[in-house]
Amino acid sequence: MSTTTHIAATGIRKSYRKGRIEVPVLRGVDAEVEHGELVAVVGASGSGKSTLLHILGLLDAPDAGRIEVDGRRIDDRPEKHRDAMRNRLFGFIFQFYHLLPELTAQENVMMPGLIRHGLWSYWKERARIRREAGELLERVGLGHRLTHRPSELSGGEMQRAAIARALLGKPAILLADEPTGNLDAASGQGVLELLRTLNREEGLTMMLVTHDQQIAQQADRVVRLAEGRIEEWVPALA
Ligand SMILES: Nc1ncnc2c1ncn2[C@@H]1O[C@H](COP(=O)(O)OP(=O)(O)OP(=O)(O)O)[C@@H](O)[C@H]1O
Repeated sequence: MSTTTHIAATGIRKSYRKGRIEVPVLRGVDAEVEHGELVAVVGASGSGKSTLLHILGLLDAPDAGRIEVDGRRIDDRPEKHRDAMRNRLFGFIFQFYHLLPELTAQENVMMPGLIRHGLWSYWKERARIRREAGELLERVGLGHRLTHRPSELSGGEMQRAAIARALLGKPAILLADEPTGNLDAASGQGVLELLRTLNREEGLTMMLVTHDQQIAQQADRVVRLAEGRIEEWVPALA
């Protein structure tokens, strides 16, 4: 994995407009993730967990505050740079997998290669990218499902394929929004164990949003969002 060590959000503020009313969601949030850490973000529905994750991953811009990676501010770069940094630094995992239904598992995992490289160099690199995608699917336990389409996979398998996709190109940080939220308890625990193994064995840095206390208890550190601010603690099980 990349040698990036530390991501920090400082003084993050974000409001959304509902008609004429401005609704503050984040009211000055400081959050950081150390290299190799697994941090869980919890909080009531609507407390701003996804908003914070999206801001950290440069998918959304804060109204105020800054995002730094290894002490260097990244949120104020021109859009093109931000896009390139997002694609290089972050792997994203979503609750509903967001796999393309017409592509096989392996082709889905190759997709970030197309986004990162652009069509021309993707075309030149595609044999290497295909190999990497196959290895990653093997790594998440789907070596026997390379040519299956999403409709031919279980929920847990789809999320494993989405994890493999997030790992393509060795991102520095994995950002996961309710990665177990659409799965039954056993498949959810299986996905969490896979993430934990990647975190422990490969030092992959991770921040994951979850509703599930059982999942949050297994993180190194928990960040709770309430009323636009955060509190933090280390769970007993970590
Ligand atoms: N694009 C948007 N436009 C307007 N309001 C939004 C937008 N995105 C989020 N919000 C509002 O911001 C608040 C926080 O949303 P967010 O999705 O970050 O919460 P959450 O804690 O992840 O919720 P959940 O656990 O239900 O997914 C909510 O009240 C939501 O309605």
